[in-house]
Amino acid sequence: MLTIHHSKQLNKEVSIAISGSKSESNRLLLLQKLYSNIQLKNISDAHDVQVMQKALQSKSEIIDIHHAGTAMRFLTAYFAFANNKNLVLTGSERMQNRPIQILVEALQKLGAEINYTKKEGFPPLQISGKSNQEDVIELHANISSQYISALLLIAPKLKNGLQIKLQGKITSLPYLKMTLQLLEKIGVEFTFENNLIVVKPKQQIQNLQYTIESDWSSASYHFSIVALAENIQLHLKHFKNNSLQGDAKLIEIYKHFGVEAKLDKGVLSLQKKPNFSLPQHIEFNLIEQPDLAQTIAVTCLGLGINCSLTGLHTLKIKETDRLQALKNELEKFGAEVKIDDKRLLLKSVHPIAKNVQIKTYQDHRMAMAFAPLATKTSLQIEDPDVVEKSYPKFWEDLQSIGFSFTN
Ligand SMILES: O=C(O)C1=C[C@@H](OP(=O)(O)O)[C@@H](O)[C@H](O)C1
Ligand SMILES: C=C(OP(=O)(O)O)C(=O)O
Repeated sequence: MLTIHHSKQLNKEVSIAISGSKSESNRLLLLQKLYSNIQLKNISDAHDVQVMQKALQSKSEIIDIHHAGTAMRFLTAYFAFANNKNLVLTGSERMQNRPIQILVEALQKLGAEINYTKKEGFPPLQISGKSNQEDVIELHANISSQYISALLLIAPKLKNGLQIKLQGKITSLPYLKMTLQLLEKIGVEFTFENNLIVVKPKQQIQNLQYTIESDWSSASYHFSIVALAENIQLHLKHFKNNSLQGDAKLIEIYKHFGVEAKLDKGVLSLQKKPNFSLPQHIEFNLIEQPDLAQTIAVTCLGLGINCSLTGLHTLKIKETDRLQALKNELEKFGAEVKIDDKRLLLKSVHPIAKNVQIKTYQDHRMAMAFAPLATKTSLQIEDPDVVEKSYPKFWEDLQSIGFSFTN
């Protein structure tokens, strides 16, 4: 349990180096395994990326990827067509309840040999590496974009490349585009028109040195701090114009909360506009930025703004049922929250309750999203180590901003 004290006096100006994007890192590590002549800088220090790195080097017959959903999906595709590999890919109890059938069926259609060792449709998976027999598949795109990215990443190494017909509304589209943009950077040719993606095969690539941009989802907690604090300026290092990360939309979103963001020479500077008048109610469709839902809901609570967040149908199959977890914890502060399977309606309250104890449900984003409320009141976070999944230095960075804690 970590108590974060009510931190009224934060440092006025602080520079922070968040490490590389978890999503970019996991994609590029897989591409590096497939092509070897890729050199990476600013790789994420997230636990989810460390497990990906370890798994790609592992000679073991059982690989445990813990809570890392992206790694689970990408590695399933990788091992399916890694010849002579025979292994079980497993994960935490939660991972064993995060669906993977859509991806497994697509891989089986291509010729993979994958069996469920426990529950049909969920990890653990018994995978026997094979060569692919087919190269055309259809796939439901509205559950997780990670299934599509997993297939796209291995596509150029398949005999004839891959043709994917996407069915339904594509969810988390920027992550799919990120995958395609990274394939483009290594010289893979593809087309993406009318829900049909065609990737050409490519056996070798030219040497590539690539610096991974810092993680925008991690940056979201700093946007929230700036929105909630009295008067503070944060400088976040190693960000890029023309980001590949959909969560760069934060710049637009947080304008509504009076946060001004400037990106100059790789440094993202955040500051609050003086005398900004806040809206009473705000609406966002987060179908393209699912990982920002928790941050935004808590910012709204802290600012006393009512909000309606939509496009959230994927939240219940992430690290926890994030819609239910948000409702449970936001209501502890006195707010009223309504949820259905894709929406959250928050009726804020002022002042918010003191000394609330936040449950984290083994979800890093629950801990990090609620922490900025310490600008308003003291609160307690259960199991603070969950942040390791994506942002191990989170508490250290908060300390450098001036937050104080008791264990
Ligand atoms: O491809 C990726 O790197 C990710 C895709 C998103 O998942 P879904 O496509 O399942 O929404 C996102 O929530 C996750 O944190 C990372
Ligand atoms: C959903 C997330 O990760 P993953 O799906 O990779 O476990 C996340 O980081 O918020």
